Parts: sequence; structure tokens; C-alpha cells
Amino acid sequence: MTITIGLPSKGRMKEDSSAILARAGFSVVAVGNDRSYRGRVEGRDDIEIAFLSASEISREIANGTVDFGVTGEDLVREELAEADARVEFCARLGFGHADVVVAVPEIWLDVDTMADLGDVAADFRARHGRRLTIATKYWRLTQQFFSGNHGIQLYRIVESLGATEGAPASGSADIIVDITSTGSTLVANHLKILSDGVILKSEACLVRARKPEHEGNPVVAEIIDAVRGAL
Ligand SMILES: Nc1ncnc2c1ncn2[C@@H]1O[C@H](COP(=O)(O)OP(=O)(O)OP(=O)(O)O)[C@@H](O)[C@H]1O
Ligand SMILES: O=P(O)(O)OC[C@H]1O[C@H](OP(=O)(O)OP(=O)(O)O)[C@H](O)[C@@H]1O
Repeated sequence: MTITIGLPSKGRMKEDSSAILARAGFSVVAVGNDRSYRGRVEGRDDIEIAFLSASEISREIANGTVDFGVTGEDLVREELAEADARVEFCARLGFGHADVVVAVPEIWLDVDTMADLGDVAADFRARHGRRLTIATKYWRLTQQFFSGNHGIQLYRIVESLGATEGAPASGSADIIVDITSTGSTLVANHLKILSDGVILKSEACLVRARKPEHEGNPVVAEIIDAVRGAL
């Protein structure tokens, strides 16, 4: 059985992902030309590389078309319900750090916690004639956090595919759920993170799709051990 590893072919995780595999002793080379989406590991016929974007990798791990992938924990947990049952987070790789957070306008002086936000959401329709709206591309994480963890049910998610932090100022949503790393985009948009509003502290991970055929497969164990040993 050939083991397939999904590696970011572009974007912010590309260089670090290839570097960690190289340190683990797997030297990745493209098959064909530089623009090829397939690769291989020098000297290994039992490992294939699929070059994909970080978000595609989380999708392919979810549907089992790759065995392993290097991608952000946020993308995997957003893609998959019950992520821990379906995948194994084998190693946290120390790059691609980003926090998924709940942020509200700085001028909401009385709102500092999720409990405060729950009060706002409960009153929102009476005050404004509509539900509190949240701009995000993290639908699943937002619903789990608001409804599951905090019992907040009265809100509406509006999908945002870019410039999420601009939504409150433009009027397309009241608050946001998005990732932040330095925090400067939030500051520039006059938003503040709630004190208990960190949904997930994400970073790049080596992730394995849990498949029965991995049991006892020495190559699977070798990849996990080698990457852990390279950290
Ligand atoms: N400042 C940041 N902004 C966005 N993502 C970041 C940031 N820092 C780390 N990340 C992480 O990088 C990953 C997203 O990487 P990237 O944007 O390259 O992938 P992608 O979403 O697949 O790309 P694309 O949007 O081009 O398809 C996520 O796991 C995210 O948490
Ligand atoms: O906390 P900060 O360091 O300001 O980073 C956070 C911002 O960076 C990302 O956007 P980016 O402009 O990288 O584009 P993307 O959404 O297409 O990844 C992300 O969506 C946030 O908007």
C-alpha cells in the first residue's frame, strides 16, 4: 500500500511543511515539472506526495483520499465534525500559529466576555428587530462555541469569504469570528477579543486520516516517528 501525504503547494505553510519533512529524512521532489501536483520522496516508492492548498488538505483528509496531511488545526476542525474520532493529530509542528477568536467592536464597552455577549444576543431582537449577526468563514467552530459551549442560540451567521474584520464597520455583521496572529488587523478595524473568546489556538499539524488499513502498517508508524523526531 502506498501512503499519500498532502503537502501545501502554496500559501503561508508551504516552505515550513517541506522543511519539516526534509528534517524528518523525507526529501520531497516534484514529479514532472515544477507546476506538477504530484511529488515523491527520494528513494521511497511507498510514499506519494499530493501538493494541495491547506484547505484542500483538510478536505482530502476528511474524505480519506490522503493518508496524512500537513495543515492547520483550525481548517481540520472546521471541515470535520467529531474531528478527533476521524483523524489523529500526530504532531504540532510549531509554525502557522493563529488563534480563532470572537471579536466585537471596541465601542461595546459593556461587552468583555461571552456571558456579556449572550446578554446582548438575548436582547438584540427586541432592540434592533433582528438577530445578532456574526461574520465568519468558520461556521462549524462558531456554532460549536456559541451554541454548544456557551448556550447562545440567538444569532445568525453571515458567511464571509474575505475581509471579515471589515464586516462590523461596513454594517454587514455585528461581530466576527476569525483568525488572528499579530492582532494588528483587529486593532486596525477597532475590534477587541472577548476575554474568554479564544475558540481555538491553532497551528500547523501532521494529521492522519484514521483508516483501518493503517493498523500495523510500518510506514505509517515510521512517518509519525520521523516527523516527531524532527521537531
Ligand atoms: N495570519 C494568518 N492569516 C491566515 N491564516 C493564517 C495566519 N497565520 C496562520 N494561518 C494559518 O494558515 C492556514 C491557512 O493557510 P493558507 O491561507 O495558505 O491556506 P488556504 O486557506 O488553503 O489558502 P487559500 O485561501 O489560498 O486557498 C490556516 O490553518 C491558518 O490558521
Ligand atoms: O492578526 P494579524 O496578524 O493581523 O492576521 C490576521 C489576518 O490575516 C489573515 O488574512 P490575510 O490578509 O493573510 O489573508 P487571507 O485571509 O487570505 O489568508 C486573516 O484572515 C486575518 O485577516
